[in-house]
Amino acid sequence: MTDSDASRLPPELARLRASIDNIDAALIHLLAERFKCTQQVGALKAERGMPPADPGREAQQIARLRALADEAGLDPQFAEKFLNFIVAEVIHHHEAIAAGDPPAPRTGT
Ligand SMILES: C=C(O[C@@H]1C=C(C(=O)O)C=C[C@H]1O)C(=O)O
Repeated sequence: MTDSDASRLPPELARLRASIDNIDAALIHLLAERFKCTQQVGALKAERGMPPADPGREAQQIARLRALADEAGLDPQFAEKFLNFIVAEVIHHHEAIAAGDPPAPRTGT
């Protein structure tokens, strides 16, 4: 059985899914903006010969986001895992930029 036919859904479930879709869209836009910033950071670091990763900065971010998550009712361990997942991708980009092989710029629509 599938419940993908929206017209058959209980209205409360349809309403909640509409909000989830809006939140997911916001997350994608926020991530796109974050990666635009981190690409510029990667270029600045490469120009100055700085290492791609900054573990001290990451430790500060983790502490801050764990506290924010706790206040917001989100599992701090999940917040840390989520940040680490994003930062690992950023560092991968920074390594590529430093090696002269940056990720292809994405123009958006
Ligand atoms: C963006 C930076 O580079 C790396 C990525 C980070 C991030 O995505 O927040 C944080 C620290 C660095 O390991 C930075 O140094 O600010």
